[in-house]
Amino acid sequence: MLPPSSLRAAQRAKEERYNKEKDRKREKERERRDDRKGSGRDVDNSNRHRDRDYKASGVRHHHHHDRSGKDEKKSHEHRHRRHEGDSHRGGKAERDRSGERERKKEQHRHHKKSRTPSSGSERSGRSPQKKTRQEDTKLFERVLDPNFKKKEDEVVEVVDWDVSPVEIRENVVRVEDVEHAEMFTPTDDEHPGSLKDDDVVEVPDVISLNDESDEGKYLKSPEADELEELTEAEQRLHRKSVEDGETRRQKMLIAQLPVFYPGLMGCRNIDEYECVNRVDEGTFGVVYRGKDKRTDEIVALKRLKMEKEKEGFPITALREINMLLKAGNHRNIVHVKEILVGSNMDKIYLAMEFVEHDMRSLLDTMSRRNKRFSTGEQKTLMQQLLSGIEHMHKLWILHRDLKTSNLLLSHTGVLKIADFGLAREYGDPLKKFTSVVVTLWYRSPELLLGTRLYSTPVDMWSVGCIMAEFILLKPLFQGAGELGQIKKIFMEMGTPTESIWPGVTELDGWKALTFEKYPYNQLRKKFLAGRLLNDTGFKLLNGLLTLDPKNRFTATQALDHEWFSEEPLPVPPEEFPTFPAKSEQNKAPPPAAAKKKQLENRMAHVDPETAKLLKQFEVRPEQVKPGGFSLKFDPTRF
Ligand SMILES: Nc1ncnc2c1ncn2[C@@H]1O[C@H](COP(=O)(O)OP(=O)(O)OP(=O)(O)O)[C@@H](O)[C@H]1O
Repeated sequence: MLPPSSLRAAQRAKEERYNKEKDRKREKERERRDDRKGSGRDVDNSNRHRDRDYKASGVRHHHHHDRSGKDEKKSHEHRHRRHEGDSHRGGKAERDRSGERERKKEQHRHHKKSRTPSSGSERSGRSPQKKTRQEDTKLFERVLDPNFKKKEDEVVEVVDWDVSPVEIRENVVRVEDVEHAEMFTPTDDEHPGSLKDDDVVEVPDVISLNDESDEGKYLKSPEADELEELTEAEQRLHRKSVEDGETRRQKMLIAQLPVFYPGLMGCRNIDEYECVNRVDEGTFGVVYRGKDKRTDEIVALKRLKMEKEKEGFPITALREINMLLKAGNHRNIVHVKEILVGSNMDKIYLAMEFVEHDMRSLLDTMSRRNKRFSTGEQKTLMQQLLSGIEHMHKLWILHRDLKTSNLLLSHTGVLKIADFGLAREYGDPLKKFTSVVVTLWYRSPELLLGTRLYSTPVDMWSVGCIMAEFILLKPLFQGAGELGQIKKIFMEMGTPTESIWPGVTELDGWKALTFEKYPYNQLRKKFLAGRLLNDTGFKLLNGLLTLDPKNRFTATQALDHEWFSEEPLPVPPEEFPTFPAKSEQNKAPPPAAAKKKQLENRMAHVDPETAKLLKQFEVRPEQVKPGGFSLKFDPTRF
């Protein structure tokens, strides 16, 4: 081991070599700049800044070669990117730590009122924070200033040279922007809670470049030599005022941003919501009632099931989001407010407008209390349902899971179609889809007979079933299993023939089975021989429950039906009675034993044939619902 004196000598020699190398590089740099074409006062000026920065940060100039302006810009960008990359690779953590140490030292020195000259490492220690500030500022500039692109280039230049906050402020922050920002000032009504007393900031006076007050003195951008002439304390004050001004300005900009800027901020985190209670759990997700912590707005939060998330984002979730976003801009379709990610980024939530009732629960309650919707109310419900469906079909969207538990009713009598978990876009010509869609009791005969080329009539059949349910308060065709279901339909509506439904004999299901010949249409009996539904209403119901899909009513035809224009007329939604909403009460998940029992009950509905089908389609028992089953797609199969 070398004696300490030799170690010190070696260290000194190393430092000298380092200093010489530094001088040599600085000299080379100066020569290069002198050689530079068109070098004038401005260039000298900027060189002076750069020299100073070099002194301060001791980094990066040695990468700089003589280039044309274009190449040089590329080189700037390249270095800028590389620098960012470094910070991601662990350099940042190190710099943060050194920055923290330096800040502590600085606080200590400040306390003792010492006049020690500022060190380069102090600046480089603050650099990551400074960059974050610049990036934030860029973000806000992008929001507030349509000419941002031009300024962005300036910012990149500045970042690259790691200059003092004074210059950064000059390039990034402009007083005019404050005026620009005012255009976004929300009123208290628009964003209750977004502007809190603590956040009220007064900015323009403080950051005015023309401010001649003592504080303003430190906000101006002194020349490099002027800055060097300032005492350490003055320099510190100068930096602090600039930073404070910047912080206040940032706060003001944040306060003036609209609550949510989806395009800029991406998905918010579920932590932004408080869970009020659990509403329900379906096949495709759990639904909670949540409160936006910023605005206190109540929403429905549906956590999408992410069973196959290891293989990427599940296609079922993607479809649901996609279809809802496409169709959701209609009064009778539930509106998706935003998409949220879970705390660990492993869950996806849909934040939707909260609608107080689901129709299935409501009909159950009414049935228990011996209540019914009046004919006028039935018409209003049907009009709203048809109007939402007409909108969807015009957008080439098939819902494929219409049923009363997927229809919501607001306190103000507005019906909303929900649950787009099975929705698909269809086209012309039709593509083949799976026939195993739509919860069994609402599934159309063509699907039950195995057609794979289907379209909007599958939804219209479900609408027919729903219309009957609005009147009867219970599902119309409650078959057990697919075979049981189709038999039930034929029993009520009559067994079709080629003349009633051309092409029926070509369907796989028809070929495979033999059906008893039931006489035509026994449906009327179910409606107490017309006491619950008059002839006109019956014509509409028959139009919707037409066996041949080609002859089934479309949503537009149904909306034009005379049932809606004859007395009693549809009642305005706001005149609907109000009901206590089940969804506002906490619905705990069923305990394990109860759940098992529930599953057993469900399986009891399933005949051997259906059980075989379930196996074939890889359906788990818990996906079997009362009233048949609804299937979760296996995206690899369809
Ligand atoms: N926007 C909403 N507001 C209030 N409650 C809602 C909302 N959306 C859904 N719900 C409640 O959650 C239940 C399940 O929601 P949804 O149908 O979307 O889930 P799902 O998993 O697709 O169910 P399933 O496939 O079994 O029909 C609904 O029946 C309703 O009670």
